[in-house]
Amino acid sequence: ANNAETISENSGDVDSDPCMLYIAESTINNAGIGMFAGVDFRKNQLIGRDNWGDAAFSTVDLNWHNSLPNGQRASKSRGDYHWPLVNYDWTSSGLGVRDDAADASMTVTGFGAVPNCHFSLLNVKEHHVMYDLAGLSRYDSPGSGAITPFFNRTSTARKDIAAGSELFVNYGSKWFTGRDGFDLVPVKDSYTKAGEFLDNYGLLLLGMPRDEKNSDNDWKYKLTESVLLKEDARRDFWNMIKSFPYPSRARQALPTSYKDVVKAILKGIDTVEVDNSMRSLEYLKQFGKCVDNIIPGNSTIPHAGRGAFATRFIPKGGLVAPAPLLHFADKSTINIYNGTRFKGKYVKNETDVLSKQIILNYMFGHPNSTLHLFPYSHHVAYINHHSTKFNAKVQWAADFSFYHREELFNQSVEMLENQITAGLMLEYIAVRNIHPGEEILIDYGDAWQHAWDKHVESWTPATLENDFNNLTYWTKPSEEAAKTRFKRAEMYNNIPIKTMEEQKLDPYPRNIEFECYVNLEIGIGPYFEAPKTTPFYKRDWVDSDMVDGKKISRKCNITGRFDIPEVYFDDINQEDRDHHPFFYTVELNNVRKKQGKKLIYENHVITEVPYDAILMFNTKYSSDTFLKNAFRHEMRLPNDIFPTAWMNLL
Ligand SMILES: C[S@@+](CC[C@H](N)C(=O)[O-])C[C@H]1O[C@@H](n2cnc3c(N)ncnc32)[C@H](O)[C@@H]1O
Repeated sequence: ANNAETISENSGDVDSDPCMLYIAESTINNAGIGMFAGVDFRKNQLIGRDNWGDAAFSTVDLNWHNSLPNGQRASKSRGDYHWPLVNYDWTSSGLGVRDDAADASMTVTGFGAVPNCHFSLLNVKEHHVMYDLAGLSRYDSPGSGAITPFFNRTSTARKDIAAGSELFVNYGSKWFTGRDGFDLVPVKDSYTKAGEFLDNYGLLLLGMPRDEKNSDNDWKYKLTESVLLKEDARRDFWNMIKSFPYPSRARQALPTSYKDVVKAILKGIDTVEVDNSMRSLEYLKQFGKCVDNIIPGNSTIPHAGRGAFATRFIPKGGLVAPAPLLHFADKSTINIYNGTRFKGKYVKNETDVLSKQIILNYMFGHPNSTLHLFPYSHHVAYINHHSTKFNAKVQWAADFSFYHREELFNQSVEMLENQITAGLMLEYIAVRNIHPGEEILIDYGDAWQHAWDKHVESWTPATLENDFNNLTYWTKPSEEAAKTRFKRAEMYNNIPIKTMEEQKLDPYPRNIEFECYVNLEIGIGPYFEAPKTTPFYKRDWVDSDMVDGKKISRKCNITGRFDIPEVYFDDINQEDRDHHPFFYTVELNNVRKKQGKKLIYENHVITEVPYDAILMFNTKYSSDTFLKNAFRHEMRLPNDIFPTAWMNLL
């Protein structure tokens, strides 16, 4: 290393290899932590390193597993039970995956959980997650089903982002309008209204006609002094508008200070907000925490799946990664219960716990407490265990008191349950010098090691006869797929899909289902009368119709496969053709449609269907995380840092 370089105390970065991402206090008031760019990012550039993105977790049938004692299904959004991730939920379809249970929701770490949302400043675009088992097969690995298969959710810049900018992702307006306590958060529409208001108000306050905004002429000199309010009257007037006692989202979108309102009138609200959402690199270095010291990769530890690796030299005692936490007071919320049929209903059997939600394996706990802590920042979820060769440990965060509230150490678990927002933070710290490329390992504790050893000893592989194969076996995402952004992993697989005819001789495992993106609307006129027999349509493929802005896929059968005809060579690039040189014919039978109040059915044959319009899925409840013998155990938070006030199981 260059001796002239200084290692910044708080972040581990060096001048020639600056930290790309920080967490620090958000520039939005009372919004807790935010994420900040440590370097410039160009539009469409990956935010972070050219590597796998964030890990994600599917949580299944939570409302059912937390049914009320009378058998009534509970609701997490209504608050029937306390689920700390309720404000961190993503829908599976938004992440490009299909629900693997009747009722599933997804949690995404890093960009899916840390950045705030600010509708006039959205600068980060998030992409789909990928599904891959990291080579842990149910036929030979005791680690199968013990790790989340959802990973590599990447994020790119929506526009050029300058170093120091706070990063904002889109939660969707519904996130704010559908929740109590967010009545004042401006949504997209609020900024349009606020902008219109400022156009009119600008004229009144500054005497400046709307269309001369942004002109180079100095507006001041266009005013006739006698027409205008005096400077301090203008200020008072603005303060009056801002303190008007009836809150609204649009008014909240207006700048706070008089100085900013003048700037907003002249240059637009966005400019004011962008300026106010920057922090200096000196500030970030001093008060922020670098989240770019680790990246995910395949673990060096057998059966562990993926792991986290150092991107740069981290000196002994230096920060590996910060880990803001969500606290789960009642660990029974993550139980997965068996059920029985009772009076036509499927009810949970309170005494028969089959398994736990997969997210348990990513939480910290303590044997004397029901409290569990889930670290939700970038890539810390990927950190694996070694009882002797660990090179890092966790400790409570230092110098982050605006977020990490040590007074919570004195609260009981019951009190913590009522603290809805996150407010605790751990740090992973190097216990020796760590070199670039080394896997980061911590000690999950004796209880974990013991449970794992017992699990390995008693684990038996699934057998082919009694079991289905696994989806990833059939879709084999290539090396290339892992590196490719914005495309499903399966796209780069060139195994031909078997037709129905071929499947008769050589069937797919019974847990595999096909869906197709096809358009069934184009080219069909309305029926004047519901047809007596099922109408049949045959046409060439057109990409899926959209429902609520999303492509929809429908169940389909693959009936034919043929080489991509030459006429398409201009549309499909050589590389994609080399990977998968086939087109398909698919059939959709008894597609249900509504005609007025009547239900009608249609049959469709679609030809020239490209490979990427065909999706292969595991049927619900058949992926590895549902295996009965999948390992579940929390990581242990060390005794010496676990507050005694939290020990409610002593
Ligand atoms: C916090 S996660 C670590 C990231 C995980 N390896 C992944 O791919 O997502 C904890 C889980 O990783 C696996 N794991 C971690 N350390 C391990 C080890 N030393 N041996 C086997 N499995 C390990 C276990 O499945 C454990 O429940």
